[in-house]
Amino acid sequence: MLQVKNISFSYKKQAVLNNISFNVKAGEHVSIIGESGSGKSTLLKLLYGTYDLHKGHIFWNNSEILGPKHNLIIGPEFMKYVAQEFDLMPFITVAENIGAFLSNFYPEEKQARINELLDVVELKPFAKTKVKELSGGQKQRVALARAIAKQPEIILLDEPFSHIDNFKKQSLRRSLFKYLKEKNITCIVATHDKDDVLSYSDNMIVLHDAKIMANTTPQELYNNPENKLIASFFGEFNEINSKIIYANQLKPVDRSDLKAIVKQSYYKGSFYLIEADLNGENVFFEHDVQLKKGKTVFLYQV
Ligand SMILES: Nc1ncnc2c1ncn2[C@@H]1O[C@H](COP(=O)(O)OP(=O)(O)OP(=O)(O)O)[C@@H](O)[C@H]1O
Repeated sequence: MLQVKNISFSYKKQAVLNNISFNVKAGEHVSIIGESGSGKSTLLKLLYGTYDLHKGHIFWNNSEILGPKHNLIIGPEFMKYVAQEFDLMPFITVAENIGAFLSNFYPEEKQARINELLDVVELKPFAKTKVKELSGGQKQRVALARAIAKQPEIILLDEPFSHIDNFKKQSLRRSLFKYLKEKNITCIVATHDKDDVLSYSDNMIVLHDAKIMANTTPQELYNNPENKLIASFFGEFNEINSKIIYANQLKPVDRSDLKAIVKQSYYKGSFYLIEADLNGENVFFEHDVQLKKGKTVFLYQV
């Protein structure tokens, strides 16, 4: 189990994290979300022992994770961290990068393991390509494969799919998170993307104002968003009579107390997002067809 106990940290005067505590059980997947600058990357770096804590303690089972004052080499053996800037060896191949830290003692096993990892990150066709010739997204996939190569007990991922295109992202996400769950690898992901969270995380931690604003399941946070910051992570929403209502929960009906005038329709593939004026405020709802500007609609929360 990972135990984070009352940790505080700042780069300068202002606290980035102030007295934060949480636990993650072995094999659990946790997402860290929050606005840009809320301290997600800093938290991952502290979990990895990159900096010395100003206050508090971090434990993985019985080992305390300590910063550079106490360790010559940053990062414990049982933990891997994939940063936003991945640090690969450009002049050797993808397969060599992935296998760089694997033992050469059993060459056949090593090759089989490299092949398995190439499958997880869908890079088989690039096995023999030099890393310097890869795109940003391909490099990110090599970094992910290298991080899981020696099967860590816990992995920290900072925006793991940020460089990966939409064609690949969905299948890579499924493949990587499935692999980590199967191997019971604890996973902590800092992300801006709800698709990294909803289907894969056991818990979500929301960072705000140097504190943990929420720490619960994605279902609980989605169904009962306590505030606008949390709702905005999941998509377009409205605040009507002090209640948060997602755009997909609002439908036009024949008559209701919520009379709005259509301003704009945005094509979203399987639906249109309609922007309308409700008593001088913008309101958003989803609809299956485009609506004309100026049309009167009556809205109802489903
Ligand atoms: N090396 C550093 N030196 C000084 N300040 C830093 C350093 N790294 C981050 N900060 C500051 O600490 C705060 C938290 O940054 P951090 O990168 O942890 O946020 P984040 O939530 O990961 O942001 P993003 O979502 O944009 O990646 C920010 O105000 C940032 O400017």
